[in-house]
Amino acid sequence: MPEQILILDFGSQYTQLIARRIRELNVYCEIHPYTSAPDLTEDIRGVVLSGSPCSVRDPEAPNPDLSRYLGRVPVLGVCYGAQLLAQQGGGEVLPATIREYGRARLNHLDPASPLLRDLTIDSQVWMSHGDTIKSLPSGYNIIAGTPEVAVAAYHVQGQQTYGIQFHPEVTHSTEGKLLMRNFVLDICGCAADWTPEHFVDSMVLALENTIGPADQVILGLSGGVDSSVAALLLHRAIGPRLHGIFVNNGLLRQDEYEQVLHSYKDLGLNVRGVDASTEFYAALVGLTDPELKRKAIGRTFIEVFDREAQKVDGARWLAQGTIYPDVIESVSVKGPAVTIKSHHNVGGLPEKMNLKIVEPLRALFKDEVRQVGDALGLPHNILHRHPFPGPGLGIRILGDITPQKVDLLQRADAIFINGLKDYGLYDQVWQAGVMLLPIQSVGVMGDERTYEQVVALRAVTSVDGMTADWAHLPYDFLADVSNKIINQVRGINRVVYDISSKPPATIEWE
Ligand SMILES: Nc1ncnc2c1ncn2[C@@H]1O[C@H](COP(=O)(O)OP(=O)(O)OP(=O)(O)O)[C@@H](O)[C@H]1O
Ligand SMILES: O=c1[nH]c(=O)c2[nH+]cn([C@@H]3O[C@H](COP(=O)(O)O)[C@@H](O)[C@H]3O)c2[nH]1
Ligand SMILES: NC(=O)CC[C@H](N)C(=O)O
Ligand SMILES: [Mg+2]
Repeated sequence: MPEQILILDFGSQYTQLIARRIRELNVYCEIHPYTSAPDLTEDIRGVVLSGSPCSVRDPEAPNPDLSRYLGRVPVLGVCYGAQLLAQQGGGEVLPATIREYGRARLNHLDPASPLLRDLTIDSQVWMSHGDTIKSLPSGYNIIAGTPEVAVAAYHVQGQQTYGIQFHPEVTHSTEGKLLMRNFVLDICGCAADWTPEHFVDSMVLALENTIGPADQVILGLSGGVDSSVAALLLHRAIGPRLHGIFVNNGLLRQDEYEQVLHSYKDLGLNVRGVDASTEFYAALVGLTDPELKRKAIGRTFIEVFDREAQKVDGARWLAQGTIYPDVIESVSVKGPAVTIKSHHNVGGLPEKMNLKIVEPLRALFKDEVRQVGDALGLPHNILHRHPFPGPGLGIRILGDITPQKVDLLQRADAIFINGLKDYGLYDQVWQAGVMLLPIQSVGVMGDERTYEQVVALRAVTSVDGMTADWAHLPYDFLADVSNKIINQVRGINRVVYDISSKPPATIEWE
């Protein structure tokens, strides 16, 4: 067990950011909902209490017993966390006369406080609260204030317990990182040794110990970052006893099936390619509804995968590329997020096949997965590949799917993606692709009337795909791509560029 900081989540929109800030210090941390707060174990070096949309004045608000932590390990309450500690200790929390959202400046700082070491007077901090701590219990001493908020930070005498009203985890708190560093490294005494290399060594060891010496492991490979990194870790631990399966669903990009298989073989992975295109096309005949298409693709995927997996003798485990945001989403205070689009994965297989699940990336954020992939020698083209949806081109062909339409879209898509690479724009956009629209438009080519398909180019900037803006690509580039598509792809006579942000649009059109 690596040393870690425990984050108790009270439902703040910033809880994940607290984790990000701590991980950036090379310290491992975990988020747990306050409703299932774990007992103190030796590896827990400190606890952070998150903010919350609730008010501590509400009798229904989260109010867990924190005595198992207080005075035993350092505790940092952030916003709601600070208000909660103050109230539980007998202090008073009241609605603020003015609600405070946005920037504030610390005009009073206790220079002797280890939490505030090296912070500067007038430091900008980010506030987001409607309640305020009116009076502190005895033994709770103010260590920072702003012109509006007398109790911007406090320390509990005789303990390493702190409360802060502002949010050090957001980048707008300019010295927030420093404060987190003071807490995590100095006050909690963490070693800052949780690096990608460290992760690889300890995970490989853990996998060796978990997976029996004769056990075979199956892993669906998608060519994406997560499953590829999971494969490399498992390969280090168990070599050829890892059986990768890469399914061609007939909805991949042009030449992708061959290229990805080739990269995997170069990496020494034991991977089997399964071309099931015709099976997928058959399952999709006549389907036009996006969710029905997704379901048909998901179902066929499971059938194919199941069949192939049965061929592996002695299979005991199904490996998955689950990453930390997937885990948080399913256990968060707010519960599993509502389904906007049903994402396909290999879920549902384990019960059916009686396999145990192994998820080596469960604890990592996406950028950490990339760092681990880098440490394991994953080639740049996989490591920095744009995300690509599991149902692939199936949700980029609006309406029903035929092999002819796939071919048309693959050719237009290749021109766009290769263009982005040639112009040095590929790494500047988060995701890009082409949508084949279910309409025809009139054109004129060589004095002749055409009546052909329209495609829309989509390129977005984003951090995590949750929100996105359309990429402001240069006009010259767009002109070049448009020309090439119309001239080279027979059947397309019009190209448009999608300038919608998410929300309210989504990245994919279906
Ligand atoms: N063509 C495929 N062949 C085999 N397995 C696949 C394929 N596509 C997806 N999978 C499996 O289903 C999982 C979910 O796919 P999806 O693309 O939704 O995941 P992801 O989170 O984007 O992960 P990745 O980065 O590995 O693509 C993958 O991690 C992989 O195990
Ligand atoms: O594996 C997947 N199965 C799906 O059904 C699916 N739908 C959308 N996406 C990808 O998710 C991100 C956000 O997409 P949207 O803005 O369209 O919801 C983008 O990266 C999309 O490509 C999917 N991935
Ligand atoms: N960001 C927070 O934690 C806010 C706490 C509480 N809901 C308030 O408004 O004061
Ligand atoms: Mg993927």
